[in-house]
Formats: sequence, structure tokens, C-alpha cells
Amino acid sequence: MAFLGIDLGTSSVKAIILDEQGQTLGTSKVDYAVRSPQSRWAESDPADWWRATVEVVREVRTKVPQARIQALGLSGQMHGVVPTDQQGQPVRAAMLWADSRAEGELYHYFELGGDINRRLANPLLPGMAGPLLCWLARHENANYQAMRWALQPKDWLRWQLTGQAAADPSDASGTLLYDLSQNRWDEEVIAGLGLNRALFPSIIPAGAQAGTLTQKAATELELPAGLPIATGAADTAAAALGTGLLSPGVTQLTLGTGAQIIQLRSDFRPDDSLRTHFYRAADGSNWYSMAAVQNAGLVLDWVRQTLNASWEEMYASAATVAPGAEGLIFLPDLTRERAHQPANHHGGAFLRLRLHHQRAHMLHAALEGVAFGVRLALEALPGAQESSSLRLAGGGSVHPAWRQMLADILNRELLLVDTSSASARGAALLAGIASGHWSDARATAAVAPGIHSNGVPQPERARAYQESYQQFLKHALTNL
Ligand SMILES: Nc1ncnc2c1ncn2[C@@H]1O[C@H](COP(=O)(O)OP(=O)(O)O)[C@@H](O)[C@H]1O
Ligand SMILES: O=C(CO)[C@@H](O)[C@H](O)COP(=O)(O)O
Repeated sequence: MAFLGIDLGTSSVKAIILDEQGQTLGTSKVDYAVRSPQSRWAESDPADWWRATVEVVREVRTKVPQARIQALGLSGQMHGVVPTDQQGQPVRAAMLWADSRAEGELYHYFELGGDINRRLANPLLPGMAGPLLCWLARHENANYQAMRWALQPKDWLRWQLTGQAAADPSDASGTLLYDLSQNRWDEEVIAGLGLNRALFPSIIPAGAQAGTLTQKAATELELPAGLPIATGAADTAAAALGTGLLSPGVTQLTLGTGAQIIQLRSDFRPDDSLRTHFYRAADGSNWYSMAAVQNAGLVLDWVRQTLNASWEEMYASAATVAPGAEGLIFLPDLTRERAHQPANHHGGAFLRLRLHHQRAHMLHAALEGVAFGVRLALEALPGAQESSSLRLAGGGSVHPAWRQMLADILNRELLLVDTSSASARGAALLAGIASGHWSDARATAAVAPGIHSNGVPQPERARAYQESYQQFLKHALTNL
């Protein structure tokens, strides 16, 4: 018996097959593009997601031909929206979390008044489904009218698998259209924004069965028709489940296209300052607090490609160039940063560039800038300062020199979780829960992956980075 998990990330789709003891039998990954056709836009073509999903599922199955898949579960990048027609086709490209075109739509929220801050329990940001849909209604009304469903990315993917629309609490709570205090779509906010309530599907638990695989999808994916499909969860929620983060008190950093620092919460306690996020967990009973960094892997990839460097060259520069990059500072704000970091309207920049600087300094400075951004987020997350160690996961945490730089800059021991794709693993566990193999999320603790120390701060380097961080802050927190 085996379970298939699919994580529809921002840069790639990952597939994992777990056996009934939660052991990884096989993994695969297929990349796709995030496009920025206009300044401040971030989009992907859902047709690319589907092609990549077909490829990744066939590939992972070829690696483990003997595995008998019992159920399939999903996880996916959060916040964005796929405007979808009656037939499940996107009416335009998906608008993603890194998009800030809807900045001008936030005033609709300011006008709502009442206790929306308590109900939405999150900062108002333009890359969330609510503001993005307001933008669509105003600027592309024909597309807005052509839409039957406003779906989160993994919910769009599930529609392709099952032909049915559904949402789950962990993803819905990241849309700015969800009442976290009552656990339901926020009817008042949806009506107040003038959005059509019928666009939002029923919310069902992440670990419930949300349908079965259609014949059409089964033929493409080379899987059996009728396979049970679990609802699935938002990627950060799925990553918490996948790494066995099932109780409060632990802080976890996931480095992917974005970076997220999370702590599980058993009580309803949003950040009163609204600088950080508060969402439903995948387990159906808890919440989690999160400080998210937009400008993480997305920006490293941009720098790497622009300077025509390999990943090895980029990460190696963490060790080969001294802390501080000989005075070079990189501000990573290529997209609008989240609410914990105000005054970032200048965009990204290399500062204090001099003749003696070489390409390796630029690569190193980019790593430093992103790591400093993660440190700012860590400092903003209520309760995270007390933790002397951080659990680490995500596809952007693979290189030892980069991990050492993170340990030095965050001044914390890093504990590497032994899984190559935490979110996909969480998705596969949800498949196991939906099919009754595990009774609930808590039961999956018995199969949690191992964790080992992988980066202890080196005092001298940590001190040097502390000085560079102070220089970075002078520029990062002021408009140039
Ligand atoms: N070949 C590679 N080697 C090392 N790091 C990589 C490589 N490819 C991508 N990355 C890093 O991993 C990030 C993507 O992490 P991942 O967890 O796979 O992403 P997501 O879930 O956001 O799609 C990239 O933005 C980049 O920082
Ligand atoms: O934006 C958030 C959380 O607020 C992320 O959870 C996104 O969903 C992106 O995740 P990755 O694709 O980087 O894994």
C-alpha cells in the first residue's frame, strides 16, 4: 500500500510516494516558470502546472513501479488565485502571491470597517486572492464575468483530477476572504468587496476525501480511475504535517521560492500588530503563526540567472567570500515584502558597489541580503525569539555552505529535517488520512522524519554578520 503526494509549488511541482510506514519510496520534481509580464505582476500558466504534474507523476511511478497507490493528496503554493471557468479551464493566467498589482485595491478593505481585522486575523496584502479578485473585477471584467470558480492553485489542480470544486481551511484562511474566528468564508467581507459569493467552493477538511480520479485524468497520469483524492492543504500547513511539527513550541523555517517561519498554536492567537500571519493548520484543530519572506529563493534564482551563475557557484560564495562581501550590500526587495517589513518601496538594489568587487561578491551579497530578510522575519514573529534552534526544510536549504551562513546570520542552530520535500510529504500523509490508513494528523507523528543538527553558529562569523546586518538595516528600513 502506498500514498502519492503532489506539491504544486511556485517554482516546481514535486511528487513523493510514501509506503504505509511513511518511508519515502520515490520522489520527482519538474520545474515551471513564474512570469512577470508587467511590473509588479507575478503569474504562472496553469497549463504548465498540468503538463508538469503529468510528467512528475509518470516519472515518480517509473521510479517505484511496484508501489500500489491507494490515494493521492495535494499541497500547493498559497494566496494566489486561478480564475476558472465552468469546464475547469483557467480564463487567464494564475495570479500568484508575489504579485502586487492589487495594491490599489486594498482601500476596499479599509472601507469595510467593523471587526474585520479580528476575523481576517492577517495583514492586508495585495498578493492575496481577495485583493487580486477585486483587481480582476475592475481591470479585466470580461475575465471576471467568465469565471465560475475562484480557486487556490492546489484546488485548481484537484479540479483537473476530480472535476469538482472544493477548498480547504488552511488555504482558504490565506485568501483575506476567510473568517478565522468562525472557520468559514467571510460572507460580510465577500459581499462588502462586491465579489460574487458563488465563486467560492465548499470548504472541506484537508484530510477528507474530496473526490476520485476521473477517467480522463487517470489516462493522462497513468493512474487508476476512481483513485481517492484527499482535499489537501496549503504548502506551509502541509510542510508542518510532513515534518512532524504537530505541537506548539518548535520554530520551523522552510526555504523555497518564498521562505516561511512558522510555529504551531493550539489557541486562537493572531498577531495583534498584524505584522505576521495566522492561519489554520492542516490537522483540522490547530492554527499556526507565520512570518513569511517573499524575497527568498525567487530572488536568489533571479540573481543567479542574471549573473549567469550555477547554483553551486552561488551557494559556494557563502563560504569563499568573507562576511560583509567587502562592503557590498544587497537589498532583496524585488517584490513587495510582507507586512513585517515596512518602507520597502524602492525595490531591490546592490549598494556600495566598487571596482574591487567581483561576481562572487555579488553572489555572496545576494545570499546575505536574503538571509538578513529571513532574520528580520524571525525577529518579527511573536514567540520565535526565544528559540535557540530552528528546524529547517524546503528545496532552498540543500547546500551546506548556505546553511552555515544561515546559522551564523540567524545565530541559531539549524536542525535539518530528513525529507527532500516536506510539503509533498504532508500531502501524501493527508492521502493516507483520507483513506483511513492513519486515523488523523496526530497519528502520523509515529512516522515523522528524523531531524539532525546541521549548522551551529560560529561565534566569529556570527559577530561579523551582526555588523553587516546593522548596515543592511540602515538601508532596508528606509526609502532610498
Ligand atoms: N538545483 C538547485 N540546487 C539548489 N537550490 C535550488 C536548485 N533549484 C532551486 N533551488 C532553490 O530552491 C528554491 C525552490 O525551492 P522549492 O522548495 O523546490 O520550491 P517551491 O516549493 O517554492 O516550488 C529556489 O527558489 C532556489 O532558491
Ligand atoms: O506565500 C507563502 C506563505 O505566505 C508561501 O507558502 C507560498 O505558498 C509559496 O511557497 P513556496 O512555493 O515558496 O513553497
